[in-house]
Amino acid sequence: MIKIENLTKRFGDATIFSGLDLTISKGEIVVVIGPSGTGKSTLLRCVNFLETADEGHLTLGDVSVDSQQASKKEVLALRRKTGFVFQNYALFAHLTARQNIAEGLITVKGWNKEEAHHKAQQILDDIGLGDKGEHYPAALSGGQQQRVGIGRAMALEAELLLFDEPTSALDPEWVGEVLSLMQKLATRHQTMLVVTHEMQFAREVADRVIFMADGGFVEQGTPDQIFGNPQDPRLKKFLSQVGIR
Ligand SMILES: Nc1ncnc2c1ncn2[C@@H]1O[C@H](COP(=O)(O)OP(=O)(O)OP(=O)(O)O)[C@@H](O)[C@H]1O
Repeated sequence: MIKIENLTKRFGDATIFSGLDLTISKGEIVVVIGPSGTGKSTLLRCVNFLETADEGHLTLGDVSVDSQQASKKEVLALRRKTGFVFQNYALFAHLTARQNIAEGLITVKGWNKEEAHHKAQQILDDIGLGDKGEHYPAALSGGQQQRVGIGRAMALEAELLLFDEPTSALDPEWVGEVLSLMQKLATRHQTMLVVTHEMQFAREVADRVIFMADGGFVEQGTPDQIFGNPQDPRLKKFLSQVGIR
């Protein structure tokens, strides 16, 4: 179980969000939608301490930390339980696809190189890139690079996968393959917190959709509730802007 309590983040004088509470059950797929600049990416970044929240408490399994008081050891323990998939893939350009996936197992989990590469090859097979292990990122398409980015997060077998707009940097032709892989993870009951502008994904794959705006969670519910029967005028406006209602 993942529990986020009273999460608040400011940049200088600007409060990006405040008092966010979110509990995610094991295997649940939560998708956060909302207008640009409302702090969706910042929320994910605060959950695995790429940013430090100004207030808040995070519980992930047996790790429970205050944002402001977390020790380095606690932050590392929490990171081991969260895999992060970045918008721009964030692969190491000087490492092959297999090395990119193996790297986290070596540095985060302390595996030896042989074990890590064996596991990385299994992951490559699983994500349909079994023959691309020796390729450097520059020799892979955007969709393949992002699948490696997801494979890297999968390798850690984290309790929670965080996806920060995983398809927004992709050419449209590659979006489908990345969403299919995410869908596959969802069918395996991988717990996921996803920020995306892909409304179809939210509609078809999410267990719960959260609409974030004006520094808070304005409305949340099943995809049917959020897309079929929105209540808040800001959500209605947003849906019409993205062409849904
Ligand atoms: N490191 C930073 N320093 C100062 N301001 C920041 C920083 N990172 C983000 N912001 C600001 O915080 C706000 C929220 O940004 P964030 O990227 O989290 O929004 P978002 O909802 O994910 O937007 P989008 O959908 O466009 O990606 C924005 O106004 C952004 O400019």
